[in-house]
Amino acid sequence: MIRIRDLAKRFGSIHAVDGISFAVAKGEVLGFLGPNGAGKSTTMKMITGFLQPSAGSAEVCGFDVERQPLEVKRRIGYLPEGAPAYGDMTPLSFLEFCADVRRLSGADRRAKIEAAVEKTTLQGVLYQPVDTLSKGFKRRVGLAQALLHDPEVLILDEPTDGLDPNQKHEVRSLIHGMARDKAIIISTHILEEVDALCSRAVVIASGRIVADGTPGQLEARSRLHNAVTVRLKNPADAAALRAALAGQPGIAGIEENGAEATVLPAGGQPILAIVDGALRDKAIAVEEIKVERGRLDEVFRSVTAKPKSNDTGKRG
Ligand SMILES: Nc1ncnc2c1ncn2[C@@H]1O[C@H](COP(=O)(O)OP(=O)(O)OP(=O)(O)O)[C@@H](O)[C@H]1O
Repeated sequence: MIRIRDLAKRFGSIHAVDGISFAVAKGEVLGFLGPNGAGKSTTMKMITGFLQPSAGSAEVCGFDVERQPLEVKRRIGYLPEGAPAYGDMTPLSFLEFCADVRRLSGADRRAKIEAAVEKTTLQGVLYQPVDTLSKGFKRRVGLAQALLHDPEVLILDEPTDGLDPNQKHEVRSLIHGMARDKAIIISTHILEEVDALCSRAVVIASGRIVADGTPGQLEARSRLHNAVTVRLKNPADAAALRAALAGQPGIAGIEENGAEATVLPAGGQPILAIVDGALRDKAIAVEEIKVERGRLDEVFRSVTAKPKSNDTGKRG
């Protein structure tokens, strides 16, 4: 439903987006990740037709964003970053304005406004000027306008930014509930959101894709994937565990932190049996033992780390 090919955007000498390609199918929630300034918002603006690409193309439901902009806009809901609403309007008058722009009328118009209000829980603030709303409510007004026409494609730029933990949970449930019939891209800095919500994640840095996979595939790239963390009854036993594992094939090392020891695998291979064997062999008492899945934050840091030369990642 969304396909972008070699998409690029230059602002003067800045390569904000530097030739990226991916596709998002119906039923997928794509998490779009990257450090500040990586090019996420610029990419989303090009997919929604708000910015013209310097090169490459974007297609939504088979329509080209540059050549068939109206067909694309009919099928797309877009939540830009910040608070995208007119401050002196109330949420209701703003949604009515958006419904007019979308040429909704009659009973369908009323039903769609009601549904958007209900989904984003705006009932309590419908008649209050947007400028006077809290950041979380402003965000929900933006979300309501993106959902208003029940589009097939949703592009949401940091949809949970500024929301409290309960509201974050509500918005994630809302997105999750809509995911089956839509193609959704969300940009986020919150890695737990990727785990909670996304079927796939694309990570960009300096305008280029540096990782693309399911959350599980990305976690498998972590140096902690398949590591075994052991909480010892007696922290002094860490030395015996280290000695028992030293030089064993499959073991890359051991990191100690108080009563916890994390045994790292060589090449990401499962090592639970080796660690368990060593613990039994040395009769080391254990309070807890767990196999690590890997950590997205660590993978994110490693794939987006800037080279230590004076290359800033922006090429003129
Ligand atoms: N209109 C513009 N004119 C000049 N430079 C711009 C413009 N818009 C974005 N940029 C630059 O393009 C790069 C990418 O910005 P973009 O906002 O897409 O990043 P981002 O990944 O969305 O960042 P954040 O996570 O902080 O929102 C940055 O270096 C930014 O300063």
